[in-house]
Amino acid sequence: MKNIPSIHKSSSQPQKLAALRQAHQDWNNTPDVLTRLTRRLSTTLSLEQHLAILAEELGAIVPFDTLNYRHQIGKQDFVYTTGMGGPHRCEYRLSLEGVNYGILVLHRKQRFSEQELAGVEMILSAAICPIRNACQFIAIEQASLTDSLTGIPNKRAMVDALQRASLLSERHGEPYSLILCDLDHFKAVNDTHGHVVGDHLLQIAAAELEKAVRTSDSVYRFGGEEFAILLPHTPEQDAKDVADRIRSAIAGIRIDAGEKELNITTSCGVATFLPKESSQEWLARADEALYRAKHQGRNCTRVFATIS
Ligand SMILES: Nc1nc2c(ncn2[C@@H]2O[C@H](COP(=O)(O)OP(=O)(O)OP(=O)(O)O)[C@@H](O)[C@H]2O)c(=O)[nH]1
Repeated sequence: MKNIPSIHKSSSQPQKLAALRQAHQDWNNTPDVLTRLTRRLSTTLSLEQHLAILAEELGAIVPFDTLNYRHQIGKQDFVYTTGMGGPHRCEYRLSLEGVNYGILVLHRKQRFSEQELAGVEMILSAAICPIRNACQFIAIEQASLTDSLTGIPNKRAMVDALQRASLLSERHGEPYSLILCDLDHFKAVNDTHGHVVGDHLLQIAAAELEKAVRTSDSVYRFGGEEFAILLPHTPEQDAKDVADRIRSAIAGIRIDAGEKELNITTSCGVATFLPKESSQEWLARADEALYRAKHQGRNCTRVFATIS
């Protein structure tokens, strides 16, 4: 068994505790800008809040008219701006251990002095680690909402979006439609050509779906060979037309798989949101429509009609 060293009580412990209490009080009430800045930044992982805190603390020392921050995080172009510009500017590339975490630009009417620039750099050097953490948090959040094979949003992202869409549809009375689309006999593709070809086909299908819909529509990988398309401001008949367009786009895919070209069809189920129903009920209706499409011959679209 391992020997665990015992903690010796010593007479200095009350003094250490008193010193700790004092340090904690100082830490809480410190007028020191760097301690206050890092303490405030440590309370959140939101990059937006980091920049708001940074702007406030920085502006109290080096006044500026505009703070502009920009960073590409995965597919997201993150932009944060306060204020209304000015002819003089200083620009900083925020990087840590060779990795870039965005570009920060300050503008104002008066020229920045050398001392002020040195002050800005001191403050930025204290903020860079928390900013790195906030950027990484966004990247991790993005990854958790993205399907790693196809690069499109995954089921978790879809469930969130569906919930938001049902609230918006309810509030504004706008029609929102959902298409579930499932590739036909996909197991046979894997069995005949192998999983690598199956994966390739899924990637091409995802890209074709994104091309077939409007930029305001969203495509999700819902499961193995199943995709979901959320169509804002789209009534039932228009959604059915989109589903048929999607089926044509998928049917047009050609993959060179050795002796002969591989092609595939898809079945689609459509449901338009009904007032008062939950997002799960909406999804279940689209699923039921897809089930009918599968069981009525595949390569077709079925609508769970809102009017009986
Ligand atoms: N290559 C590949 N195959 C997958 C992936 N996810 C699921 N699959 C396969 O997709 C197939 C789905 O098979 P089924 O559910 O029987 O459906 P199907 O063969 O398309 O038949 P129907 O949907 O009834 O037309 C299974 O063989 C899964 O292994 C994936 O990420 N890559």
